[in-house]
Amino acid sequence: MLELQHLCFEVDGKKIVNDINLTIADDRFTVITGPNGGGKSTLARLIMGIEFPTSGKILFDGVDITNMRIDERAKLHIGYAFQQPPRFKGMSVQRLLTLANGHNMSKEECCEILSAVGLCANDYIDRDVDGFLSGGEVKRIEIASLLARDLKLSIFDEPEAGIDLWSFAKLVETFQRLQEERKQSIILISHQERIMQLADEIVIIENGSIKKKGSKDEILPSLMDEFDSCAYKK
Ligand SMILES: Nc1ncnc2c1ncn2[C@@H]1O[C@H](COP(=O)(O)OP(=O)(O)OP(=O)(O)O)[C@@H](O)[C@H]1O
Repeated sequence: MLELQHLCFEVDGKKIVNDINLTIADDRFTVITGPNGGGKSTLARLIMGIEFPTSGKILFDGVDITNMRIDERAKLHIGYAFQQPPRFKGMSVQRLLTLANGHNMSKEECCEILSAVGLCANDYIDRDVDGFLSGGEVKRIEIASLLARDLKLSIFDEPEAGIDLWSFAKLVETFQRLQEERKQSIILISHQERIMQLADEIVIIENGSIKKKGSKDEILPSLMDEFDSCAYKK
């Protein structure tokens, strides 16, 4: 279980994350959404230990991880797929997946994971994760590297960003499978209705705070009405 208690992150007096209280029970699929610049990615970075809160606490399975380093959190089986993934010149896709998995991964195993993100393994397995991969390709390889790990909590930051329609459909299938298997908790930051449809809980973050949270049935209809009225105003 993940517990965020009065979590705050401030830079130069600006409250980017402001008193967030949130509990994510085991094996739940939580979608975080909200306007651009609302603080979603910052919250994900705080959970992963890329940034540290100004105040408040983060507990994971009852352990206070607030001041733990990113590598220590990774050992607790917490993983994060960046909104804008890093590239690794000189490292092949197969090597990256093997490092993520912790064991030597066969071509067949890599193939299964790559196809879950809509990539044909034969075309990618020997390629480097470098600047020659397109944005959508590197994004899907980043997601595959999380799928290759044995995680208790996976955080995906806008997995749909830069992904074509066909690959997005494949990703939705993969997230649906993860949701149905319920082997781990998933936090997915997304603006996509199809992804929100998979959620056990939707959390809307605006101006650094939780504006609303609840089940998909409680949140989604009013969210869609808001989208419709914004579109109408345009
Ligand atoms: N370390 C930092 N220093 C200064 N400003 C920051 C820092 N981290 C985040 N911000 C600012 O905080 C705000 C929230 O950023 P964040 O990336 O968390 O938003 P978001 O909700 O994920 O947005 P989007 O939907 O556009 O991805 C932005 O205005 C961003 O520029």
